[in-house]
Amino acid sequence: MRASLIQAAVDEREPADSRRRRLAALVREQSGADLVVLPELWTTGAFAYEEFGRAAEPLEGPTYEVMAKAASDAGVWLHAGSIPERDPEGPLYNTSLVFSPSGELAAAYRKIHRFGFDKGEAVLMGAGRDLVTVRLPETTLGLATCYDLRFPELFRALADAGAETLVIPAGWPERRRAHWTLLAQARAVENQAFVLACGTAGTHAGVPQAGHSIVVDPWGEVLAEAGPGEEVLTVDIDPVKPAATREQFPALKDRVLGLEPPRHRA
Ligand SMILES: NC(=O)CCC(=O)C(=O)O
Repeated sequence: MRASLIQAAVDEREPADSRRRRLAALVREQSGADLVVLPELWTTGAFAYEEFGRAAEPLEGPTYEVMAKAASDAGVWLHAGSIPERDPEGPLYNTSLVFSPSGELAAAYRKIHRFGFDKGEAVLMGAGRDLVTVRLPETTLGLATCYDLRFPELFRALADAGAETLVIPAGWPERRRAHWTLLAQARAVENQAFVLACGTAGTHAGVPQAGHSIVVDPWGEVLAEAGPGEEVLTVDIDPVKPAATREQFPALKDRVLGLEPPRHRA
């Protein structure tokens, strides 16, 4: 199974519409891949908080239209990264879109863990509540977004729901690049799953981005890693590997759940 991660440069000098066209053309160039992945909030930049309200779009808005067509033109499964979604009946959400090779919407995932503590995304956007998996012919995807990477219980729940390939679009900053690489490997090892983590390049809202998109196999080996700039990272993965790893080294079967809370002596 061939996966291509498009580590797009996101820079506020490029208008969103021209970035949409440019990235749709890059998606079309990946014809022959099985799965193409774009990063988080690439129309604005993940740290361009002031843009979220202005740039928010309905689920079936301009990004949806352009990317549904790009998926069907290329004949690929397309994880189109995430958009600032305007829900007519609720807050904004950081929502990922996945299209089938015929351009149908296969899944939408609203980011569960919002970044920023008491500012930024954490106050500007609502939190998703739903786990999302997507069945492809070769593998089952489990969806998560950027800051979600820090929350292992989400990934374990996705693995329990059948995910064997964890797909994580991100806008991760250079300042915490070491965490990105370490956490991507940890999520792969502990869940015995592939991790496809696609970040952005460039600087947006004054925050230099890490780039270094990464593909990790279920044994924790880094199969491919991008550099800091815009790049398409293409890798062939063997979709039977998660099941084989789980069978040969069945650590997931040794989980002990429902532990007693600590008893404190008076
Ligand atoms: N967009 C994000 O979720 C940023 C996450 C981040 O910077 C971190 O976890 O560190």
